[in-house]
Amino acid sequence: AFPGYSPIIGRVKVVEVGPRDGLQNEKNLVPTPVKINLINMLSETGLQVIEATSFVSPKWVPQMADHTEVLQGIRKSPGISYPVLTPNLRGFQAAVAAGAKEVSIFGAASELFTQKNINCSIEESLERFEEVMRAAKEASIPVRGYVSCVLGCPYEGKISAAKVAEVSKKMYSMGCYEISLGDTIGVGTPGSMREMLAAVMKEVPVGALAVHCHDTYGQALANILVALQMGVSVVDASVAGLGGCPYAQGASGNVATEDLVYMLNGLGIHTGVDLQKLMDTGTFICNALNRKTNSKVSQASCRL
Ligand SMILES: CC(C)(COP(=O)([O-])OP(=O)([O-])OC[C@H]1O[C@@H](n2cnc3c(N)ncnc32)[C@H](O)[C@@H]1OP(=O)([O-])[O-])[C@@H](O)C(=O)NCCC(=O)NCCSC(=O)C[C@@](C)(O)CC(=O)[O-]
Repeated sequence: AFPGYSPIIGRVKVVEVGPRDGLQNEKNLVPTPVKINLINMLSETGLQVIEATSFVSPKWVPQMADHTEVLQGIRKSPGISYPVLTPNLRGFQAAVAAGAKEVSIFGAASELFTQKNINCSIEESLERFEEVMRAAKEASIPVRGYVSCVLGCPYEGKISAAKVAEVSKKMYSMGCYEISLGDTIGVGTPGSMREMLAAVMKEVPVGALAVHCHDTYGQALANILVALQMGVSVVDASVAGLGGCPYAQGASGNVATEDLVYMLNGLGIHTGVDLQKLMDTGTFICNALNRKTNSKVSQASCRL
């Protein structure tokens, strides 16, 4: 155990967001069979949650236009959840029709980012989410809530921890079972992560919080370590460190799942994820996209 390690974290749940967050920003359309293969390979690694796709407007994010084919084409393994993003009721209904058993709504603590990302104000977004929550409750579908820009915004700069806490509280009170706090542009540091989490934890129980760290400034693992020390036990990550948000230009990918699992293994924290299988999956998708992995662990293991 490392200093400050909270005994409540014997196990960390890794939420793999590569097939969605990882691919949504790819310029060239990734063939649907590649996406399906990626998810099927991830399903063999021991991950419990694999975010599969988004039921967003294909005009806004063309890369996710094949959401139905992807969700229906994958092999759904028992015990694994395959949540999908749903920005509004229309997305929710399409997702359920395609067989989704879990969805995520996505808001932000920044007014301008919300406008650019989902074309409405924070207040309007919360009204849309209420509609989704009502429908989800009726259908007994669990809903995860994202709050973006928790440590900075590409349009507004610094975001106050109080605003993050306020939006998180509203989404949690609506019935989201978990709130994933997104450092969308990866500008946070262990200092700002600690301050933000302390504010949010006054409003949302730590057991219902996840962190979602992009690695633009190379701070993701350090920020995650702080979150673990504060009792967070759910961490989002993207295989090969793929990703970014189309409405947050310049933001690099999420923390690589391989690097996260390597760190957690080193801390003696159980994830149930097979690192070698994860690295093989990273190699598969990097070959398919014709790009180098962002995972330091994979890079190092290729050199050794
Ligand atoms: C939210 C909307 C739809 C509003 O978009 P809008 O243009 O305001 O919506 P609208 O209601 O005026 O409809 C416009 C058109 O979109 C259609 N439409 C409307 N809804 C849907 C739907 N669900 N699925 C498919 N089509 C839809 C609708 O039918 C209409 O079609 P038209 O009549 O023009 O042919 C749009 O802004 C959108 O799709 N945004 C998605 C943006 C996105 O996916 N961003 C990336 C994910 S967030 C992220 O990456 C951050 C995160 C989660 O990873 C955490 C972090 O890192 O911080």
